[in-house]
This record gives sequence, structure tokens and C-alpha cells, in this order.
Amino acid sequence: MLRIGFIGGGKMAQAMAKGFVSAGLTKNENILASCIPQDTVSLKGLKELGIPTTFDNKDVVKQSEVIFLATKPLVIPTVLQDVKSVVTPKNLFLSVAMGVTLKTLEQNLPAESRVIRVMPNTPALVREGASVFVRGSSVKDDDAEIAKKLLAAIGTCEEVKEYDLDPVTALSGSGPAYIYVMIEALADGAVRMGLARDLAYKLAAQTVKGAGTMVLETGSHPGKLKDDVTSPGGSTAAGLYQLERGGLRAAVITALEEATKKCKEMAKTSQ
Ligand SMILES: NC(=O)C1=CN([C@@H]2O[C@H](COP(=O)(O)OP(=O)(O)OC[C@H]3O[C@@H](n4cnc5c(N)ncnc54)[C@H](O)[C@@H]3O)[C@@H](O)[C@H]2O)C=CC1
Ligand SMILES: O=C(O)[C@@H]1CCC=N1
Repeated sequence: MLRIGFIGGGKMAQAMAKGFVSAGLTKNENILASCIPQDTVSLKGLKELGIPTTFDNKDVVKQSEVIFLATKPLVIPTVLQDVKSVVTPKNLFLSVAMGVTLKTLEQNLPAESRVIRVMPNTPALVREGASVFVRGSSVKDDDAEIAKKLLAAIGTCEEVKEYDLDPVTALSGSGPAYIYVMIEALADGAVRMGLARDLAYKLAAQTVKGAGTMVLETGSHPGKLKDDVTSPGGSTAAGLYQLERGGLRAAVITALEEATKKCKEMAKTSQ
């Protein structure tokens, strides 16, 4: 069984770890995750999952073949300098850090280290994640296969070019947050119109799930699927008109632009 470690044991690390265990790729007790001693939130979450923890990142490198780098982006160069002396050719690094380039990752590790950049998202926890990955310069086909196997076990997985990673981060990395806001707003609207809140959340969430599955499984254009819902002179047309008046599309498009810009800024500051 593959020995998986996480440097940084926060929200994203825990979501992936839970997904890997549910997929049968490893067991909780075979994972090792590090965090900082004062981070009681991470420690509590890892304890609940039954994942062993350490405050020494070198332990993670020594005990794991595959090491996810899952601290905040700005910490990554310091973390890599700290573990550099114990890195061996058996270690494969998968960085999930937003904006931290392969160049920065490779510069802070021994020459020819095997490094892959990944952009996952938190629905990995329920094996409904959307991940992409990019190979570093010393990565072999076997390493890419390991990344694919791990990521495909917790959702969908695509290989992309590094220049795609910032818009991917803005879309599927951050996207669950945008959708949760939409689910809250849908439910708030229904509650305002008199529906019970529990039922409103359930219907809103299933509607998002169902609409996503329609796009994925029918292969139809989202515009056509929208037209299929919109009866002439009906309620949907009345609702859609208000969304357009409220600038929903423009707001979403500029949200993606701002999130992408943030990734590009991070690439510079984390060098
Ligand atoms: N939360 C999300 O939905 C996603 C997050 N990411 C990336 O995942 C990374 C982690 O993000 P989150 O899990 O949201 O943050 P988080 O704050 O929940 O987790 C960060 C973890 O790093 C640990 N940490 C901090 N300094 C450390 C050090 N020097 N050595 C070892 N561990 C240290 C903290 O104790 C904590 O466990 C970020 O780089 C982010 O860009 C990527 C995709 C999605
Ligand atoms: O908000 C962030 O910076 C991270 C990257 C994508 C999702 N969460």
C-alpha cells in the first residue's frame, strides 16, 4: 500500500486523505500529516479522522513515498528548505498550493526531485472532486500514473499545462465556495417565499448536483438545457430576467478574473 504523507494537515489535506481512505487506497493509520503545534483546528480534524500527526515535516518525508504539500502557499519555500536534506529519489512531491510554480518548487528541492503540481478541490472528501495536475521537469510516466491513480480515486482528473493552473484554481479550486453561496441564496429565497429551511437546502443542493450531472452526462450545451427549463411566459423566465438584471453572469466572470489574478500575484510573492 502506498505510503502517503501530507505536509500541512488542514482542510484540503483532510479532504483528500478522507477520499483516499474511502477509495481503499490507504488506511488512516498509514497516513502521516504535519501541522504547526498551535493549530488546534487541524489537530482536532486529523485526530477525528484517526490520522497520525507530527510537528516535524522531515518525519513526513522520511516515512512517505508520496508527499502532498498542503500548507498555505507562502510557507512552501521555507518548508522545502527545511526538509531538503532528507529528500531521496523515492519521494514524489505533489503540491496543491495555489500559485506556487513548478520552478519555485523545484528550486527549493534537490536537483531532479520529482514534483507534480495539483489543483484539487474539497469535494475530494466525498470522492466528487475535480482535480488537474501538471508534471514537473523530472517526472516520469510512472509518476504521472501515480498522480492519476490517486486523483481519479477521489473524483475526476485531467492533465493540463502549467499556464492553465491559475484559471483552473479560480474555477474548480475555488468553485465549491461559489456554489455554496448559490445554494445558500437559493434556499434563502425559497425560505423568504415560505419554504422550510431544511427542505430548501436539500432541494437547492440536489438541484445543483442534478444540473451538473445533466451537463456531464447529456453532453448538451448548458444554454440548451437552460432553454429546456424555461417555458414561454413561465416562472423560470421571470426568475432568469431578475438574475440578468442583477448582473449574475458578469459577477461570476469577474470573480474568476479576480481569483486568477490572485494566483498570478501569489506566483510572484512565493518565489
Ligand atoms: N481549501 C481548499 O479548498 C483548497 C486549498 N488548496 C491549497 O491547499 C493548501 C492548504 O489550504 P487549506 O487546507 O485551505 O489551509 P489550512 O489553513 O486549512 O491548512 C494549512 C495547514 O498547514 C499547516 N502548516 C502551516 N505552517 C506549516 C509548516 N511550517 N509546516 C507544516 N505545516 C504547516 C497548518 O497547521 C494547517 O494544517 C493551500 O496552499 C491552498 O492553496 C488547493 C485547492 C483547494
Ligand atoms: O482560496 C484559496 O486560496 C484556495 C485555492 C483554491 C481554493 N482554496
